[in-house]
Amino acid sequence: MASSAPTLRAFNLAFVQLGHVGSDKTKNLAHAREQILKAASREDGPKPQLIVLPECFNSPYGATHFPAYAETIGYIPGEPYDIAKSESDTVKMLSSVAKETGTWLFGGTIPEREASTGNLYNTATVYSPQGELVALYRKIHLFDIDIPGKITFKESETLTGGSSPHYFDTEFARVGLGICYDVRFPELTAIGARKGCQVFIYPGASNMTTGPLHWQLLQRARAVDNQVFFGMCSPARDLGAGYHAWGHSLVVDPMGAVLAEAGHEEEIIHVHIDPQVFEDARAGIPVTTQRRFDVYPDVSA
Ligand SMILES: O=C(O)CCC(=O)C(=O)O
Repeated sequence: MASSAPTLRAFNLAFVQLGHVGSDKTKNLAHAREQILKAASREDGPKPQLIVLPECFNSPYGATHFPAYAETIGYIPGEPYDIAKSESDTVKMLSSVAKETGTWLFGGTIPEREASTGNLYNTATVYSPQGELVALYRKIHLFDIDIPGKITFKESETLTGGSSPHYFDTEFARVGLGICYDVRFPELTAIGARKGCQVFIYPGASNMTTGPLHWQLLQRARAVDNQVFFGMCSPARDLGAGYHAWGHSLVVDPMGAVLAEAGHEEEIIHVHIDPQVFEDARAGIPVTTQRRFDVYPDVSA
C-alpha cells in the first residue's frame, strides 16, 4: 500500500530541451550543467522548483551506443546512497548541480550498467535540493518498433527492461516516473495515479515518424484519463545526429489543455502548476471515484 501522497501545491517546473548531445560525454555533461544553471536562474518569471532533462542526454541515442556510454550507479532503493563514492560521473554532476541550485532535479535518462548482472538499462535518476539521489527508474517498456521505410529501432538489442514502477515525493507533489515509450502503456500511468501521483514526468525522445502523430495525443490522453498533469521532456532535434528527435517538449494539464510546448531547437520551457485545475477536473468529472473495479477487477492492481 502506498503511503499517503503529499497534497498537490502550486509549483514551477522547467523542462530543458537540450541540444548539442554529441559523442563527447564530458561536453554533454558540461552543457547539461550549464543549461540547468540557466533554467534555475530564470529572471523573466518565477524560478523553478523542479528542473527536468530529456531522455539519453549524456550519450547519442541508439542501441549501439548504450554499451559504450553506460555508467554503473549502484543505487539500491530504500538504502542510503553515498554520492561521493558513486562510480557515475553523471550522477555526481547532477547531484552537485541540484545542491548548487537548491532545486529538485529530474536528471533525464542515461544508459546504466548493473554491476552484478552486466545488464544495461535506460535509467532515470532524481535528486533532492540537497543533492541526494532519491529515485531511480529503469525504462520498463523498451522501444522496439519497426515501421517499414520509416523507422526501425530496437532498444532490446542492448538494453534490458526495468521491472519496478516508481514515483517520488516532493513538498509540492507526488511525481510519477516513466520514460518515452512507456507512455504507450496506460496501465503504468493508471497504477501511479491510483497510488496518488498528481503529476507525471517522462523524459522522452520521439522521432519524426511517430512524434507528429502520437507525441501530443498520448500525453493528452494520459493526462485526461487519469486527471493528472503530464509532461515529456525531449532533446532538441539534431539533423546531424543518427537519431532525429521530434523535440516539442510538452506539459499538459488534467483537462488535457497544453500548458507549454517547445519547438524543436534547444529551449527551456517554464510551466506553472496550479492545483486548482487538478481539483476542478476531478470535482467536475469524477471518474476517479466512478471506476467499476467490480466489473474489471483484473486491472485494479
Ligand atoms: O513511442 C514512440 O513512438 C517513441 C518512443 C521512443 O522514442 C522511445 O522510447 O525512446
